[in-house]
Amino acid sequence: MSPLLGLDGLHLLRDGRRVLDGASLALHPGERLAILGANGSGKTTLLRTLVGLERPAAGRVLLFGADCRSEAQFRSARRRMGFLFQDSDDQLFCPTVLEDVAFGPLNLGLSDRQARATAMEALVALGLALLADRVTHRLSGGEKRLVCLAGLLAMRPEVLLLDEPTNGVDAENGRRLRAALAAFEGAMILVSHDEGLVADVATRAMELRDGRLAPRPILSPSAARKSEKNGPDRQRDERDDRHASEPEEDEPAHPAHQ
Ligand SMILES: Nc1ncnc2c1ncn2[C@@H]1O[C@H](COP(=O)(O)OP(=O)(O)OP(=O)(O)O)[C@@H](O)[C@H]1O
Repeated sequence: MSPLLGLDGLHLLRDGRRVLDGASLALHPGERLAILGANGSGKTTLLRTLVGLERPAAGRVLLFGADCRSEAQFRSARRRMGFLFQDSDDQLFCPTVLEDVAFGPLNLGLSDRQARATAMEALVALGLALLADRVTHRLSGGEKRLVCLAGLLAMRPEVLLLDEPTNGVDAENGRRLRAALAAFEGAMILVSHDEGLVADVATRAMELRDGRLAPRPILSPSAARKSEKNGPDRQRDERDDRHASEPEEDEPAHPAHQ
């Protein structure tokens, strides 16, 4: 099966430092790929490169079968992807929640009425109907995260790219977010330090280290909960205990339909 999205041998320099140094991945239909890695390892940069917000020095970005190089190519592929930014304030810009969530559907050509109905549906699905008339910039950090996700889901993307979706989200909103991700039928790339979320949602995981991606095991939900209580060293031990054998090396992106 051809991958939906692929990165093939990406190199990207920042201030002379190699942030990406041959990173490759392939995301297939239905997959939920988690990307983990230390702070500053380049996870956000990788997602931004996938949507054309960063241009690599070398390597290829393959989106829905097209080798994307020009802004026009990225723009048309972006309509099929929902990118949750790490900072919600970069994403929210309309005065009220309903207007913000309706903005994407309006942009896709729906009438004002249809767009508002679609937005309300997305808010209801996330348990956020009561926020519809609230002023976006006065929401809490966790509420903003969920509203941003509602805005993406309202556009019915084929792929979600999520950058730290549970940052600042409390337990109740975390449950809503997990339920929404579980109900999402498309593929996703999930960048997260949240082992519990990765255990609940991901079907496969990779670690970004030294600019490259390598396969990495996923903890069982119970081991993830235990590890979160015990810190990173214990997490490493739990991983090693649970997975005697490592998964296969990820295949490089296939340059489909060129
Ligand atoms: N706009 C920028 N200008 C210069 N350097 C940047 C910029 N954005 C990120 N960087 C640097 O690029 C490197 C990769 O950053 P990136 O945000 O992709 O890492 P990350 O893995 O997402 O980190 P975190 O887990 O902390 O979110 C870091 O060294 C960071 O300081």
